[in-house]
Amino acid sequence: MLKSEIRKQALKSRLSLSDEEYKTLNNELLKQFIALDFDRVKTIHVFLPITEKKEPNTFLLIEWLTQNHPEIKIIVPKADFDMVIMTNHEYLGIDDLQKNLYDILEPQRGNVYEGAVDMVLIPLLAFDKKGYRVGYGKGFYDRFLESLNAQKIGLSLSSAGNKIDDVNEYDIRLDFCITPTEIIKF
Ligand SMILES: Nc1nc2c(c(=O)[nH]1)N(C=O)[C@@H](CNc1ccc(C(=O)N[C@@H](CCC(=O)O)C(=O)O)cc1)CN2
Ligand SMILES: Nc1ncnc2c1ncn2[C@@H]1O[C@H](COP(=O)(O)OP(=O)(O)OP(=O)(O)O)[C@@H](O)[C@H]1O
Repeated sequence: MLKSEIRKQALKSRLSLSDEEYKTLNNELLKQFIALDFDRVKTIHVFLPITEKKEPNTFLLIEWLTQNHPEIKIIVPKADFDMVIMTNHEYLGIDDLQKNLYDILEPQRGNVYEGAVDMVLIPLLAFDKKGYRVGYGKGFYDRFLESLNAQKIGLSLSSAGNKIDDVNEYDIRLDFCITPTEIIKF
């Protein structure tokens, strides 16, 4: 299937989740997430969820990490929509976040972080069995991941979907995808 079609379907089915279903799926996703091996992870990049679009609620993961791995540094993104690039910022807590024009929370005072990142959690609309993903279609994450040497982990509230037929040379495959029922290794 083509990305454009997959994108439309995925958005629709995601928005049809009830608040109750959304909550349950997020709790199940957290249970899978905590089974990852964090032994060599010093820095983790976590996207900030657009909950209006029923993206995985990464605040649950941030909370768990803060409590169970206070030694891990949490980094959050800020997107520049003109340049289609993202920068890494230190996470100073929820009070430092404000929504941009696209309803995406972003850090205000958190300094740019230029150091190494060991693990990146990646938003997606759909993924296939080979580990390719479909996002909102601007190519933010493909550009961002190019410059990082980190474990790439997709987060999805639904399971693997149809094969993506229009994969391009920029598409970067995930190393893992976490769903509410399993951790898939590609
Ligand atoms: N939480 C989160 N942050 C993220 C992403 C994501 O998927 N999730 N992105 C992943 O790449 C980037 C943002 N990607 C976006 C791409 C397009 C539109 C956008 O244009 N939205 C319009 C509708 C479409 C249009 O007008 O063309 C809108 O919402 O009005 C928004 C965000 C960076 N940050
Ligand atoms: N590293 C890159 N350099 C230049 N162009 C790129 C790069 N990565 C992606 N693109 C271009 O960006 C556009 C959007 O890519 P694609 O459809 O794969 O986005 P997506 O993965 O769905 O979205 P996102 O990464 O924002 O979640 C494509 O036209 C693609 O060619």
